[in-house]
Amino acid sequence: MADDAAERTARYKREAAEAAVERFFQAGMRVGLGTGSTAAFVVRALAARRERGLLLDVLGVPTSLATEALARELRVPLTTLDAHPVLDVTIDGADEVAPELSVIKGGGGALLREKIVAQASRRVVIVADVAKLSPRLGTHWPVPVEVLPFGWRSQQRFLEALGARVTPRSRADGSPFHTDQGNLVLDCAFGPIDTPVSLAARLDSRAGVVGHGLFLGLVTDLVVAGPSGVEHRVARS
Ligand SMILES: O=C(CO)[C@H](O)[C@H](O)COP(=O)(O)O
Repeated sequence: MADDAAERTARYKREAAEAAVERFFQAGMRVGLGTGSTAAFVVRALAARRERGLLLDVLGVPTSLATEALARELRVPLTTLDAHPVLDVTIDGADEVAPELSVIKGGGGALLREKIVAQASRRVVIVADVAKLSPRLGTHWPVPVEVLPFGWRSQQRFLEALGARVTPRSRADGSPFHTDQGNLVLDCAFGPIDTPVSLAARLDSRAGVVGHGLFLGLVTDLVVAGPSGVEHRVARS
């Protein structure tokens, strides 16, 4: 039963990813490649197109070391933001998607590079299975906050004072999780967030906080898959 649900979720993720690659990746583009299981389907779909002789001149900027490794394994050509500071489009996953297409990201710990790449992109497409949809950010998912190891307990107190239940992220073996930059992640359960813009501003202004998973006003498109098929939604500008 649980396996069935997991298989269904994986199928929706794949369907959303494949539909987005077909719709948004075009010849000659410089594209951001997201992180996570849904974004991995994007890299696989791009590799599959290349095997058919399509999108051969598309160059990707990976948002994590894991995505870089997958792209290299599948022979997807990569570039850097330094070589291409403006990207045509990024396709990435998300943990929670609110109706106005604000999202929480960072379940895979790549939130900082994901935001840097998203902010460098003309178009930001989120691919998701239907279970990621939420009435309000924070309802189902904590906000990951990336902090410097230096003084991190002060950041924990700051985040608790903002109303969060804070869980330092750890690996399966119990050791602390470190991001690709060597930082820590504090998962901050706020519950449904009434004012995400002001919360993001508080987080942005705190020294020692180097990133957070609130992506507000960044996403242009959502491709979501579920039992009734694949749907494309556009953010209101
Ligand atoms: O933000 C992310 C990684 O930092 C992922 O996109 C997010 O966690 C969704 O992951 P998945 O596609 O595996 O459900």
